[in-house]
Amino acid sequence: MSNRQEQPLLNDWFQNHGITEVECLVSDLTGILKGKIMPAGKYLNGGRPRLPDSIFIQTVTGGYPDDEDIRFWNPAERDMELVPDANAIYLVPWAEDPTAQIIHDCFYLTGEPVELAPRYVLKRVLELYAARGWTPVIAPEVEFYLVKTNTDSDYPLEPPIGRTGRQESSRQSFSIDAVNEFDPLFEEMYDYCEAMNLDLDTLIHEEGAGQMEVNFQHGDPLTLADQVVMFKRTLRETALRHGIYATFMAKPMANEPGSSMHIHQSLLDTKDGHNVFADADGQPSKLFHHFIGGLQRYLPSVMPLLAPNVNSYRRLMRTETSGSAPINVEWGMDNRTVGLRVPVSPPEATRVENRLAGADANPYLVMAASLACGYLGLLGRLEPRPPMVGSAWSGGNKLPDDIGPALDMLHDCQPLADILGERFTHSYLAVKRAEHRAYFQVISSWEREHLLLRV
Ligand SMILES: NC(=O)CC[C@H](N)C(=O)O
Repeated sequence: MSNRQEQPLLNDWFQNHGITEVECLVSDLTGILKGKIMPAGKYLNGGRPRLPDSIFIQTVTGGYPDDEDIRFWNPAERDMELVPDANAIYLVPWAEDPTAQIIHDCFYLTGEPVELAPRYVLKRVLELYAARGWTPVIAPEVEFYLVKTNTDSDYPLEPPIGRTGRQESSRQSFSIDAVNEFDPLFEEMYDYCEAMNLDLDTLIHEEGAGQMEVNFQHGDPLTLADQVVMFKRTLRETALRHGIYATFMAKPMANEPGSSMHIHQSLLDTKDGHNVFADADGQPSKLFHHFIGGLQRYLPSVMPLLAPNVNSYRRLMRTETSGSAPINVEWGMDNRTVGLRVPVSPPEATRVENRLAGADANPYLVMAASLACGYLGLLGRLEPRPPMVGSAWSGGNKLPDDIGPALDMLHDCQPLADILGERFTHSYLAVKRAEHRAYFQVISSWEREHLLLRV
């Protein structure tokens, strides 16, 4: 998996774009890009930056889990070398000097890949499919909110302006005028995305006030996970330039719907490229049903990757404002009340849309997790339950309703740890448990309001 042979490609690309600086990037557990900046000349001469592998065991609060095994694995933060993927090179469109941003894979100095890296976890899963002659195809959709900037830590978030509405009272779901009000921001976002070759398809105003959704063209999972990570960075950057925040929190406001990262999944025969989810007569195939059977059986156990934060589970709770966020892993034809929707499509586009992940999730891990569940279904020839017709809001097999029970379920699922990697799964659980403990130490205003003088 070393990418050394790609050096000539890098040389050409740098020359064509007159690159003087390089941002060497790696996605951490949350999907945020970490890295180092380097002069282009040094980089082209084979200079490879190093980072400590502790970037993969840091919690969102900046701490590290207190875990014996992790300390044993990381006696003094092992150094990793960053190796570029020539398919993951982008311009930094907002930089003054011509700058490249390149996504890297991480290797220890002994040459083994770093199992803790989310991009590596997805590569592992894709290799399992490749070994059986299958090529997964993914199309992600990402929702987000635009909100007024505000630096208070305990504040109500508000949509920035005008016709998008001010929460509940006057939402403008799907309004084209409300999107157009953000024209300067979206024009710039599209210009940036074009300069970076990100395959954006459509942009739509979603259900919430100031909530938008971007759809990507379908394609190879690794490329699309790279693109989603890049898109999030680009949008956050663009919004700040226009004086507002773009947030991918799963449920930023209690009285507005949450934000999701839906992924459409199909499976091609690597040799002839036909979609193995449909039979010759155009009907959904046995493999399609086994894939869904795997999603139904294993998705509840892999929820910490699809819903990685305490906040993620607030989106998946059925309330008056939860919109069409799913609460179960039932499946159905063109049914938006289930976790697994099968859109109406021609046979060659037969696919299942996994609607469980929040926009706050790491796209590498969402794709790895969902494809791992489907793979277990294909291997075990699992049969799905009958499809849901009509509303699934009050029924179906429940998902874990909080990060605590979700982590316990992942801990107890050995088949998933085997696929995602023992070391990755162990440290991911430790990081998430440490975050949960940190959250639990905060006494909320709700507690003071309802308990201070009443107990
Ligand atoms: N486009 C939609 O179906 C809305 C999805 C919803 N916002 C969710 O969180 O799942």
